[in-house]
Order: sequence, then C-alpha cells, then structure tokens
Amino acid sequence: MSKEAFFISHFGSKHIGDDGAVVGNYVYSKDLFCEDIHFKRAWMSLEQIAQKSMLVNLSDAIAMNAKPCYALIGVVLPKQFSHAQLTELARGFEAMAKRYGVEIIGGDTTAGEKMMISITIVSTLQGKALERKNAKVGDLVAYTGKLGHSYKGLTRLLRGGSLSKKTRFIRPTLKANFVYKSAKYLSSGMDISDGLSKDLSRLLKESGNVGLHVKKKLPKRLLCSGEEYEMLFSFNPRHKQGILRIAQQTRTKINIIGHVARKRYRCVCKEHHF
Ligand SMILES: Nc1ncnc2c1ncn2[C@@H]1O[C@H](COP(=O)(O)OP(=O)(O)O)[C@@H](O)[C@H]1O
Ligand SMILES: Cc1ncc(C[n+]2csc(CCOP(=O)(O)OP(=O)(O)O)c2C)c(N)n1
Ligand SMILES: [Mg+2]
Repeated sequence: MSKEAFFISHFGSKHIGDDGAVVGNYVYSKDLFCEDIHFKRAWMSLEQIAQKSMLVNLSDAIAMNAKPCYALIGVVLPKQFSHAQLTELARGFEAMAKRYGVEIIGGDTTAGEKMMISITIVSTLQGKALERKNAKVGDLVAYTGKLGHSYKGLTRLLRGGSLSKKTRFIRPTLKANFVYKSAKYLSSGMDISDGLSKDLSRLLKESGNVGLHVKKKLPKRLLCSGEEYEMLFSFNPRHKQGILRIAQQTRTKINIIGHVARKRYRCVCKEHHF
C-alpha cells in the first residue's frame, strides 16, 4: 500500500474514493498544485499557474458529471511577491473561474518559501454522478482526445526547453460538454491525472477487481503520460452509437481501448505516488 493510500485509509467516510465526494446533489473536490511537484516557477507565468491549478480542479468536478459553482482558494506565497505578481496570479484565478461560471467565495493566504495552491470546488450534479466503481464485464472502455502530449511537454521542460502557452502541459483542455451530454450512457468515468494505465487500474479495481481485454496495445508513452485531464470511461456496448454521436456533436475524439473482462489489470507504469 502506498503511503498516500495508508494515510487516507484512516478516514472512515464512505464519500472518499472518487474524483469528488457526492453529498446529496453536491460534489466537493480538492486538488493541490505545488511548486517543484506540479510545476517549476521557471516553466510557467503566474497567470498560467493560476489557470492550470484551476483547470485541474475543475476537471475533477466535471469528471463526476457536476457543474462547478463555487471555489475556495488556499495559497502559500513567497513573501517577496510584488503587487504586480499578486495581481497576475489573482487575475489568472478569477478569469478561469469566470470562464466556467465559478465564483471564488473564499480561501486562505499565508506566506511560505514555495508556492502551493489548494482549491476546493463545490459543484452541482447534472444528473447521475459519474463514478469510478460501476464498470461492468462486457462494457467498452474508452478515453477522450489524444494522450502523450503532457508527458512530451514535461520531458521537454525537464530538459531545459520551453513550451508554447497552448500546449497540453500548460493548459489542459477539459471535456465538459462531452461529459455532461454523455454521462447518462456511461457506466463509470474519471479524469486522467496519473496516466491512463494507473487511472484505469483504479477504475477497474473500484469496479470489483475486474480487468481489461485489450483491443490494441498502446505504447507506454501514452499509457503513462500523467496530467492529461482527458476522460476515461466505460459504457454498455448498446450505447456505442449514441456516445459516438455525442462525441461528434461536441467535437470530441473517442478512443475505444478494449472491454471489461473477468481478469486482473496491472498498471504498466512506474509508481510515483507518495
Ligand atoms: N489528505 C486526504 N484526506 C482525505 N481524503 C483524501 C486525502 N487525499 C486524498 N483523499 C481522497 O482520496 C481519494 C483519491 O484521491 P486521488 O487519487 O488524489 O484523486 P484524484 O486523482 O481525483 O485527485 C479522493 O476521494 C480524495 O478525496
Ligand atoms: C516539477 C514537476 N515534476 C514532475 C511533474 C509530473 N507530475 C507531477 S504530479 C503528476 C501526476 C498528477 O498529480 P497528482 O497530484 O497525483 O494529481 P491527482 O491524481 O491527485 O489529481 C505528474 C505527472 C510535474 N508536473 N512537475
Ligand atoms: Mg490527488
């Protein structure tokens, strides 16, 4: 068991375990975005840091089929930040929040050596919650968009290169419209933050330790690319046409990777979790 799982295992709530906690018609979710863990200051402007930290948080809400409405923003900021820097960061949060119809209703601010951002999102379910745990044997498994860009961007940055502001690593593109329209046809779903293979292993485990019958083998650079924020989901094959139609309407690329089978699935990537 990872130290992360060990730590979380101490809490008794039945709401723990998915992208967000479903309580009544609301979903509550939180993600951290930290200097030298999720980003380096040299890689991104403060505006981009604010934007990405907000997007990765909105991603969890959307992945639950919920519309984000409120955000609480906790920040640890270096003391030497100028007013201009604080403005840039705050405007980044506010602009992205506005774009998704989210109101920043509070948070907390303190000084520290490295930047840390912790965002809590409150969202409202758009229909049934899209959980990880209901994939059934025989369901098709698919993901949206293209994978591998984020890892490619990260590798370039780690080698001292730079990225254009539109690249996936700097600015993920969320699939909100596709999720909201298709959720009623999906049996399970989650966003891809730790890599398709790792996140798929979680989804299949939560669905009763089932496995995947692979349709076409994917290379590790796609399977293990984290921070993609594409959607991973499963559905009964009878909904395939309906889902493909919604994908077309929302201009979302869908990749079917196989179907759920009675076997075990093993993550093929290196574990990097705490
Ligand atoms: N420090 C913590 N205290 C309580 N619950 C936690 C903590 N860290 C993670 N969790 C919960 O564990 C589950 C899995 O978290 P995680 O794998 O990080 O989800 P995600 O990839 O969507 O961020 C979530 O339900 C999350 O709320
Ligand atoms: C400086 C730096 N090193 C490495 C990475 C790569 N990286 C950091 S966290 C992560 C996985 C996703 O983060 P996590 O905090 O596990 O997100 P969650 O699953 O909780 O949503 C990846 C691929 C990075 N973004 N920045
Ligand atoms: Mg997490």
